[in-house]
Amino acid sequence: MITADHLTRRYGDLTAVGNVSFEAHPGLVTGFLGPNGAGKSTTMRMLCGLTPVTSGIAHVLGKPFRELANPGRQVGVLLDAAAQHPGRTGREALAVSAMLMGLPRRRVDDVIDLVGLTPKEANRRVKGYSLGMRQRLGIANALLGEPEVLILDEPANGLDPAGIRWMRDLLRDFARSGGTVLLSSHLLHEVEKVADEIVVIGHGRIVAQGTTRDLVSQSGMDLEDLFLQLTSGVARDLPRPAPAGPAAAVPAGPSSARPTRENAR
Ligand SMILES: Nc1ncnc2c1ncn2[C@@H]1O[C@H](COP(=O)(O)OP(=O)(O)OP(=O)(O)O)[C@@H](O)[C@H]1O
Repeated sequence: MITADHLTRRYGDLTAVGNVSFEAHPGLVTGFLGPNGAGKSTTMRMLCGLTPVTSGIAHVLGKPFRELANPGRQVGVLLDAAAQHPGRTGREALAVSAMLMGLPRRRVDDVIDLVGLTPKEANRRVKGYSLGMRQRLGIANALLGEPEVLILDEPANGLDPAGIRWMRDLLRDFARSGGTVLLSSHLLHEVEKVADEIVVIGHGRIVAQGTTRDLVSQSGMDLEDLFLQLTSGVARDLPRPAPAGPAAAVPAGPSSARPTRENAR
């Protein structure tokens, strides 16, 4: 379970994230959608305790991330696949993480196999990896500690179609076995295929949330049209879906969808 409770992050006059509240539940994949600069990464970094909040509270498994006893064993995080030690091999990077988490070395081989890196690729230095290989390594690192929760920022970036399908199956299986997945993306069709629930952020504010099915059926639009309307700040006549499921489908109300002076950039 992940809870964002009125999260706000300001940088000077800029409200990167304003009053953002949502939940991601066990057994579900929650897609976190928004255009460039909407505040997805900042929100995810606040959830993981990497960016201090200006106000609000973020809980993962009922606690602030930094208070988790062994975070790597509880929460798998992939925030920036490009930011991995270039001089280590993939296998070495995973071995260091495994050691820090107190995991047996064989778990490294397990996750290398799981994410589809060949032994030869795993023994190459990360600086020679493609973005897709870095994503697979990042996912391997996130899965290493057999966590209950996954927080993944744009994990499908750089993956080829087979890789995207692999990722979708992996996330679905993870959720089906009771895990919680929060997945940010701007690959709308991909999110529509994998996410049970969707939270849409625009200009640092939540502009819609609910089950994927309800958001699409109640708006009468496909996800792409809905997304563009919500995040362009011109959503005026959208229906207000009734609460459904654990995360109520909220308005994406006209005023919340419009940039305010506080959050306009
Ligand atoms: N450290 C920082 N200092 C100042 N502004 C920042 C900082 N980090 C993020 N921002 C600003 O906050 C806003 C939200 O950025 P964020 O990276 O969270 O968006 P995003 O939705 O993840 O975008 P993208 O899809 O392009 O990665 C942007 O305007 C960004 O420039």
